[in-house]
Amino acid sequence: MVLILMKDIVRDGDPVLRQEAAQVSFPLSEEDQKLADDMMEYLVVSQDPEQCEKYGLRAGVGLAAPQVGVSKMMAAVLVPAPEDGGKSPFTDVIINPVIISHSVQAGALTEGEGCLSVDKDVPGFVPRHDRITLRYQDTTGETHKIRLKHYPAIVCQHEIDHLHGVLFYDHIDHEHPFEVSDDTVLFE
Ligand SMILES: O=CN(O)CCNC(=O)c1cccc(Cl)c1Cl
Ligand code: NI
Repeated sequence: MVLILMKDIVRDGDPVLRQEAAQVSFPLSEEDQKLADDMMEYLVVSQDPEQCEKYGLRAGVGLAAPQVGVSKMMAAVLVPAPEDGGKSPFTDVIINPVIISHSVQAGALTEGEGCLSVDKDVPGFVPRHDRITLRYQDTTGETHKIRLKHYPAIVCQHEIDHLHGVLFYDHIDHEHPFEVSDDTVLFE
């Protein structure tokens, strides 16, 4: 049962989306554990076309706590498995995430990005690091250090941006929205 609905999503203009979120302490409070579960549940439900329609959701591959009005360093990520089967490239709730290193090479999605907190479409490439080394804690408090590339790396950067008050369109060059440096990896 999805507990976060579109009415609960904070929209651009609300200051909470432009704040630096607070570090999360462990062990998680019951409230923080429930928030983590509810954010992941939103992603699962939103990626099921029937349930998505039933609850009037916008599909998402990530959701950050500030988007539901909670200024804490926590985000759920559920990168869908490729159509040709296989498992999700990355699924976890990332807490107190830090990008500890990254490629010089940039990457961007050819279709641009969208955000539940931004109601209007903002066309343009969103240049990000194509590959990152991410350190984060999961809901048990265990620390992970993982390397991500391409789509999972892009999604995590979109979510980590939310924790620092950054929205995807901040990265779009509005004079030349579809120009990126020639060594930028563009991908579906
Ligand atoms: O912060 C999370 N959202 O706003 C959920 C809705 N947006 C997406 O799922 C989404 C769509 C396209 C590219 C990226 Cl990177 C992302 Cl994240
Ligand atoms: Ni977003």
